[in-house]
Amino acid sequence: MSSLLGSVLQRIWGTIGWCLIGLVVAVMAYYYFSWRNAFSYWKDRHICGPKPVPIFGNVLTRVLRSRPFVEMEWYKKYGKIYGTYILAKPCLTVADPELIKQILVRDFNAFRNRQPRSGGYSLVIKNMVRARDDDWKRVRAIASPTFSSGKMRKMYALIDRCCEDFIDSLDKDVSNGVNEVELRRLMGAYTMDVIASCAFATKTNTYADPNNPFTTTAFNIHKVSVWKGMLEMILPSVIVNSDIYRRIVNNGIIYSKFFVDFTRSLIKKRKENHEKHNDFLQLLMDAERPEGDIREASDANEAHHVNEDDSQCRGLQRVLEKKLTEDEILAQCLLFLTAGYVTTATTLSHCTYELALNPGLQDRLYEETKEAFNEKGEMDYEVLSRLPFLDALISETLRNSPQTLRLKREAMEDVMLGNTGVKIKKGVVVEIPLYAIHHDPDYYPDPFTFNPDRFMPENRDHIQPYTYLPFGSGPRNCIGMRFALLEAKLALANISHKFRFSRVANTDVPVVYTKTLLNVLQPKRLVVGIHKR
Ligand code: HEM
Repeated sequence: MSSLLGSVLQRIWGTIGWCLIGLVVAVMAYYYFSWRNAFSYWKDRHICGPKPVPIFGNVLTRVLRSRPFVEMEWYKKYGKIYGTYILAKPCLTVADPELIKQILVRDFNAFRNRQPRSGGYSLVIKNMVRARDDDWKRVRAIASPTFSSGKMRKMYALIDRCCEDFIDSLDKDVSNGVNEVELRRLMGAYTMDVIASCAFATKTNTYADPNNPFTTTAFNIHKVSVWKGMLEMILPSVIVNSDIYRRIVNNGIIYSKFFVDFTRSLIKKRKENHEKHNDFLQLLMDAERPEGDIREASDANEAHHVNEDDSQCRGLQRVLEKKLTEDEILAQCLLFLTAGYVTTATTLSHCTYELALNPGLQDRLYEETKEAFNEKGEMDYEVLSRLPFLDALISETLRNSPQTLRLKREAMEDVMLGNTGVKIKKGVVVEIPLYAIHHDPDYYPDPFTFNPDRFMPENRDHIQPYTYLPFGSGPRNCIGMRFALLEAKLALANISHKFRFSRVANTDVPVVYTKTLLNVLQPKRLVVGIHKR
């Protein structure tokens, strides 16, 4: 009897086992054939590009090899138009300046959104980088005056105070024998203090107090796990955006929540006590876009960094609703913290690294800024934003080491790409490989040599439009550009006034970059020597 039962169970198990194996094979075959079909997308359109691998497309290459190297290799091998795949999604790389103008400016409406992304804290879909269509238009139109040169002038004193604290702390350290610094940590402390003061009216003094909870939490937001990020790309958005997934995987969400709760309590306190502060949060709380032009005359000083002219503002016309919800305000404040801190810190670090390798450039900077400080050791906002060598130095840093490697847009309708005969179908993601463009010898002779003279006023006109894109271009360019430039210029002027930097045994030449899923240039470390002048 028991042996009969045993053989029946064995047979049932055998059948279930075979069914399971069959199911697995069928699923694999389904994915194999659907990927094979998906991966013939560019071949069918006679567009070349790197060979994709099942499941990942061309994503793995970007994670497993040094990103700047991959960017240059693809650009040299496949030219100015080539196709790649993000998982199975076709993605067109476009590097020709005229076509870039078409995508970012002329046909902006057809390319008004970035590619949709899943995952992260639920509020982030309301932030300006991720917002789409009319939601983006409204948020951007309301937030734009927050970053005008008039508002920057009002924030100048606040940033100057952070700079003073930073230089004082550094001065103490160098007097006590510190003679070597890791620049990203050093500059990160300054930019954290600036963004905390300007976005949240909160003084962190991060350099002197690195364990303050605001600072440690903000540092943690940026520690994104590559594998969690990859999972978010592969899994369907219904799973990734579910509360259960967020709770289990928690890719930095508790850290974002810390700032959201913090900002919510600030808003409550300000409303209850009728308090007013001079920070981004207040500007967003009060924001109502004034009628007419959203630009001011002195905004033109920095316009060359984004190929800007009046056409850029057209994308924001006819915005009727002029208020933000509380969730939208929270999402923008969190974004300013994340978008504004590492980007500027890394730019400052790359620039100081180049100064350490080029003592002659340090002398030129010192001579220029020396004249610009008044007898109290202060520098006026207008004077600072007009110093030609300082501007050229930062421009060359942003060319040579741009923070963002590629600009991204999603086609919202079918578009013919110039007269190339290439039709970009609705839903295809278009990428502009700005790192590679910035290192094309046709636009920048001897592109890997750091040479600020390329951007001096007498030479700047030789730069072909849409080949210098560190802040993007068009109506969706970097809204924080003027803020970032002000913060960086102020720090460089002050730091070069007091200190000299030099190459030491721990200085990596050339810079070693981390392998990352993120679309950014991330040096492993930037160590230089430091001495008082
Ligand atoms: C050196 C520092 C910075 C660099 C190199 C930089 C670079 C960029 C780039 C390349 C883009 C994409 C532009 C495009 O797609 O055309 C961008 C977008 C953006 N940046 Fe920055 N950024 C910097 C600093 C900042 C700061 C300080 C803030 C805010 C406080 C900020 C806020 C933003 C926002 C909100 C967007 C999205 C704009 C939109 O979609 O309308 N950035 N940035």
